[in-house]
Amino acid sequence: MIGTTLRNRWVLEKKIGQGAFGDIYAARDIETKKNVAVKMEECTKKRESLKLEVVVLKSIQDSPYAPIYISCGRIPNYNYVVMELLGNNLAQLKRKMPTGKFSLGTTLRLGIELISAIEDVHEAGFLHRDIKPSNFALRRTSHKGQSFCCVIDFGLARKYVDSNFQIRPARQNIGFRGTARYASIASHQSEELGRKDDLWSLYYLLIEFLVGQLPWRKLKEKDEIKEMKIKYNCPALCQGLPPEFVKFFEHINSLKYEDKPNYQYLRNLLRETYLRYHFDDNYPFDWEIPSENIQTPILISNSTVANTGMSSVLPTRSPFLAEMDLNSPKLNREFISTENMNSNLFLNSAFKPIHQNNQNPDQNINNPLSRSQQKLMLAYDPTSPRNADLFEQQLKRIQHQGKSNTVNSAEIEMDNLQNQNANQNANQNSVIHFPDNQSSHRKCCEIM
Ligand SMILES: Nc1ncnc2c1ncn2[C@@H]1O[C@H](COP(=O)(O)OP(=O)(O)OP(=O)(O)O)[C@@H](O)[C@H]1O
Repeated sequence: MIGTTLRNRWVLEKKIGQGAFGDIYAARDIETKKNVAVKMEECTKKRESLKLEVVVLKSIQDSPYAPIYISCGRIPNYNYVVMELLGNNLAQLKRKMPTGKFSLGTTLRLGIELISAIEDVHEAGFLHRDIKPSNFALRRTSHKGQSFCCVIDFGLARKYVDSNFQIRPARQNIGFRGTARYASIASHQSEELGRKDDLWSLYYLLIEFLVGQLPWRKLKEKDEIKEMKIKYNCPALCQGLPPEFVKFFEHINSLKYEDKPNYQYLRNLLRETYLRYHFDDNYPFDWEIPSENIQTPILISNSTVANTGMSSVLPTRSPFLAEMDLNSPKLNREFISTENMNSNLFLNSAFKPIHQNNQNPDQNINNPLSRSQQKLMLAYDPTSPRNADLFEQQLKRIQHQGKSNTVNSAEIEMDNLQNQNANQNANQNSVIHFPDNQSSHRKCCEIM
């Protein structure tokens, strides 16, 4: 297909995606000289889903979350639709993360957007029925009024309202619809899917973003996946996550086929969590962090501690404190990550120490730290992976702000910590106790 010109206008240049129902190409619009995406579908396929896709795509064009529809047509054996060319999908972005997951801040920001995207599809009278990370893609450039990401792939969509916008009656035994990993339990049970079921898929997606994987990731059989979903739904699936995830679960679990979800309530839950952790609107997405600042994780176990330059490790009940000599060649100076699930010791961070040089920011990275600055202290409560995430967020904030060369509140908070806790206690080589509340967990790292 590469090289084919559609309607003397769109030249297929490169295959960029493949799905069950068709291939997606990057193409050149000869008329506008712009790049576009073309989704092709063989007409011989039993199911011609592209026509449905076009209908849905056209009907959500008012939404900021819709890829721009350009045209559609037919050539011998193929139907095609031409639309805005998007960037990476969220599954690709997640795979690129060194930790294989997104941070809490990124997950929450995404979640708020994705709820709105799903709501817009529902408002147009359609269910998506295949909500999953690869069905959301980032815009390459977003203009005013557009969102940064789009919902795609309406091949399994269904109109759930009639011409009077009344909910169509539920059918019996309609069979499985969707993708097994993200499908709702109702879909596994062959029930008619409603608006709630797209949000069930979103719930699984968000947990996967945050934790890295879902418990049923390795299972192939749909029935086994269903059993595991029933077993793990909540609270097991939400363990260690902010309590709002339980509330999210409770809301979608209370909905029946015909019920309209309270999208605003769900957005508020995520927003409240976002604010509670003091993330602000300028907080970078994980993929916006300069890649040179994110290194491949190294596993530091207790046995390697001794020769990696961790000069003292004080495994305490809670928190964990480690002091590391940044000069150690084995420590890689730029990245420290410990993930010791067995002992529940979980320190996970990606950062480059920043020696702020406000006069000449370019020297920030290379400027050698003085001996007294070569100690780095990290501490947080290891009993909760959530704290590890928060910790990671803080360090990322430092990276980001160091890069943009602004005074940052994280450093001020760290100074506070230094005054309050770390100096007194760490220097005496004793255990640091943080009161068990969120704000103290946020103030738990220090760079000297
Ligand atoms: N407009 C677009 N711009 C850039 N990439 C796109 C676009 N549309 C789709 N893609 C890429 O192609 C992949 C497959 O597209 P899509 O999901 O629409 O196809 P599908 O045949 O319905 O797939 P599936 O079998 O996963 O349901 C997407 O995950 C995305 O990465």
